[in-house]
Amino acid sequence: MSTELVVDVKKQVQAALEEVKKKTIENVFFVACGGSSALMYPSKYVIDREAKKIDAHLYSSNEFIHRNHNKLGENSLVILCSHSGNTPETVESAKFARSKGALAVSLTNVEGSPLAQASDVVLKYEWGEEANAFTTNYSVLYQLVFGVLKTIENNDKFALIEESLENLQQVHEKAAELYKGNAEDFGQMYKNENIIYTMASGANYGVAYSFAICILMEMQWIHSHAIHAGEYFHGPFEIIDQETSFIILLGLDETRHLEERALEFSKRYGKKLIVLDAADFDFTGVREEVKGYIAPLVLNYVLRTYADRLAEERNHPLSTRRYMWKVEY
Ligand SMILES: O=P(O)(O)OC[C@H]1O[C@](O)(CO)[C@@H](O)[C@@H]1O
Repeated sequence: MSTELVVDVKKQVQAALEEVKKKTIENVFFVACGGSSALMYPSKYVIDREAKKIDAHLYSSNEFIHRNHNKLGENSLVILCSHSGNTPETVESAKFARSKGALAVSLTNVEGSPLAQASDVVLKYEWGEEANAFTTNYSVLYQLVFGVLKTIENNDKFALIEESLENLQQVHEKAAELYKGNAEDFGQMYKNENIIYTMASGANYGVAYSFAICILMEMQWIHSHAIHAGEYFHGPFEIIDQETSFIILLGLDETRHLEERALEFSKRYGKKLIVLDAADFDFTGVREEVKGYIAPLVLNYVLRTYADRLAEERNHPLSTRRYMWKVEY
């Protein structure tokens, strides 16, 4: 891993934390759209589990502006993300947050982008096959969030998460290798499927959400819906039969029981079940105390290989769009 980039990421995070120190932060708002929003779900889970005082909210950018949360103000930290730095709703959200006196910290892959310009602090993350996991979006966001918890509440997990994230790349690669055959089977067996649901809970729900809305619907034009494993029994389970496909994620956090319960029921009545279980992965280098938080990152990485195999088999590149970047919306 390039030491330069690691140092750079750490410096950027510290610079953001310096700004946080200058304020009295009482709440954190996570604001983004699509995949950049899904990225933030595990971080909200972290704050819900770890924070004693501050609370966390998560909104799609336009809703953030229009809802105009009563608690948004000078004591708010608004964390935004846009990969391109160009999504208008997210850029407007940064401006809106600052107009309310909040501190706007943005993550983006594009330096100097409109989002970067509209924010108080910018964290640039790396992206793509060459990038080490430590320098990518999920990792940078976790460093920021655990850093905020340490700064404001003296939470003691920052060093644990930092060390674990430094070892994340090897965990990713081993997990993808372990599930390589499954990813290939998925591509071949499900290439003609019209509907694929996804399901998870807790820290992993965002991964299921992102696979449903970004990979299946946006990038493959396959019908989907992300179902919360707890909600499964309150409507969606009526749909399960031998013909209906479900991707079911099993993480390692406190809500795993919900995912196991949903899987158990699905096995009784369904057949087309694609299960990714973080308990199968080798987490060497990841500290026990934060494994549940790291699991969604690894599940997300492995699922991306499933997306690649599916796109290949269907001859439908993940970059294909009908409307985005082509027409006004
Ligand atoms: O992260 P950005 O650049 O704001 O882009 C958001 C767009 O990218 C995606 O996350 C993935 O293509 C879309 O869901 C969304 O419209």
